Amino acid sequence: MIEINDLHKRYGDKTALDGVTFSVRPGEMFGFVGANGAGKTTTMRILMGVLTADSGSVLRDGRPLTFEDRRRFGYMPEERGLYQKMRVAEQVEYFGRLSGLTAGGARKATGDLLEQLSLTERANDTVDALSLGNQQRVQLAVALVHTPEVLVLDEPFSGLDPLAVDALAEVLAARCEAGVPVLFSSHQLDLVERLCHSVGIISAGRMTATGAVEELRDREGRGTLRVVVRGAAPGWAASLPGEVVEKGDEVLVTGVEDDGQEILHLAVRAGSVEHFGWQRPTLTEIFREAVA
Ligand SMILES: Nc1ncnc2c1ncn2[C@@H]1O[C@H](COP(=O)(O)OP(=O)(O)OP(=O)(O)O)[C@@H](O)[C@H]1O
Repeated sequence: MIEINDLHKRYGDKTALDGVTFSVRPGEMFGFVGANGAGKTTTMRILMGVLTADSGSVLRDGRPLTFEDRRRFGYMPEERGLYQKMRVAEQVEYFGRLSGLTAGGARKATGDLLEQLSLTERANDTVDALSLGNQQRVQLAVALVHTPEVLVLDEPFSGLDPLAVDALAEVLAARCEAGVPVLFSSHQLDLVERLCHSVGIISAGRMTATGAVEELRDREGRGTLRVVVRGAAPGWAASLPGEVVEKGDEVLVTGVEDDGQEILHLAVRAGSVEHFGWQRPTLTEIFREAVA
């Protein structure tokens, strides 16, 4: 288990982290989300030992991380770091060797990863001849080549087309199922909702919500009541309790405190009720609420 405890970090007068705490268990995929400048990269850099925190700690299974621990981690930094003139396969193998793989092991792992990330045909191209999305795939291969025990990825999905997103998601899910804790940051909340077991929302250097995606959705109460009434007089919903948004026959009501039966009665009286149901909040809605 990776535990991040009460991290504080200032850059001069600027407070970047103000008590960041969360943990990622083995086999857990953790989505780290927050607005630009919220503190995600700073937290991941401290986790990887690239930056030092002013206070707080990063533990693995209850003890402070060492250089050797981090060597067995897979890290994709925000500032991508590939040798532009080196060929793709050569490069991934090289990083594999740097992380301690044998020549044969690095070659085999590179071949497998290039295959999984649909890069086999580009194996002999230099990196600067690749599109940005393909460079990103190579960067991921570099982070994964030594079969890391922990994965820390700073916006691994940004700039990828939907097929590449799926390929990467599959690779990460397989590592996760093998027991690897996976932490990644992203602004693509639909993706985080789809892939992650849990999320941490950071806002101005503080965690404003952390937990399983489903738990966070439940915590928000019942969510939004969606009612569709055909043939109702316009404005029938104006006096309903809660906040009402009308779009044609569809009415969305938030802030309803009870089970909504009164609203159902009023809808039945107003016209022909085609739909009446609760919509749980999406991660995007939870995010907006958490950073408001
Ligand atoms: N080297 C630095 N010097 C001064 N301020 C910095 C430095 N690095 C980051 N900051 C500031 O610290 C805060 C947190 O930045 P950080 O890069 O961790 O955010 P982030 O959540 O990763 O943002 P983004 O989503 O835009 O990548 C921001 O206000 C940023 O401007």
